Amino acid sequence: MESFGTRLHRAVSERGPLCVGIDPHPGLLARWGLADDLAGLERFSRTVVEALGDRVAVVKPQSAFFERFGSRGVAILESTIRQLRDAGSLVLLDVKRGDIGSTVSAYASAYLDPSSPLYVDAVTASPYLGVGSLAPMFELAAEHGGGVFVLALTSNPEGAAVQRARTADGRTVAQTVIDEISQLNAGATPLGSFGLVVGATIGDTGHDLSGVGGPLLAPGLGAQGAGASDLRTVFGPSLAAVLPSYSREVLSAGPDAASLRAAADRVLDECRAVLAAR
Ligand SMILES: O=c1ccn([C@@H]2O[C@H](COP(=O)(O)O)[C@@H](O)[C@H]2O)c(=O)[nH]1
Repeated sequence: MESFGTRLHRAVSERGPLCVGIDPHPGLLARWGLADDLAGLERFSRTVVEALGDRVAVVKPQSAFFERFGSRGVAILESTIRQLRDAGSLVLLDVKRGDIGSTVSAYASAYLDPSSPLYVDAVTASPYLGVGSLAPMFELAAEHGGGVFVLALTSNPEGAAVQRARTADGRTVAQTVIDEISQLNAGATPLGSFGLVVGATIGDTGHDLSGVGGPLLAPGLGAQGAGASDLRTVFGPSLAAVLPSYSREVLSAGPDAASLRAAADRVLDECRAVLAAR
């Protein structure tokens, strides 16, 4: 299996730098005229897959919105993942897992082992039990061509208190995460398989992202207030590695498939204009 970094690089070259989230918020289900139940969840997810799965580079289901319906919601997540794969987009499951290493092994099996029903191309992971505790995910991802996006500087205002705290050597906690992920990507071409999550809302990061060598997922665009032009301020010389991510901004254009596609095309054009001008 080719590495995730190679597959992501190709998907972005062919389809453009865009990740769209599937976040079936109760309010969005209502706005789409759907009930806040399993049938509504299934219809919402299928509509997004049919509208965008064959044109967007990466689709990012938000696991929480499926988990809130229990096992039958997770079954819909499984079928959504299969449908996305069949449609040709890469699937990034936003599940933000993290634990002691022996438990991370089980999470790695759940999401990054091709024999698992929840197998995806990449997952999000939390490094706040120590980046080293995520090693089983990194190992299984490397073995099976998967990817891991590790939270570094998140889009929510509460994140800064933890992420910008100073460690004993004077670096911020986030910079230690950035540095460890950079090491994992060393020598990978055209792109490493280990990414970081850096919110588009945070302004000048004050952090050195230049050596990451992997993708930089940028949530916070649209509903959280950031616009494509903010990517320049946040990422500066690292813009080439940015994968802009939108959920509500695109999803609120539904349920009409043409309107969803138009919304995705619009934000992609806006991001391309910024990323191309780097
Ligand atoms: O720092 C982060 C990390 C992850 N997210 C997730 O992205 C989407 C954002 O949804 P919008 O509707 O575009 O605001 C959501 O699933 C978050 O859990 C993030 O926002 N910030």
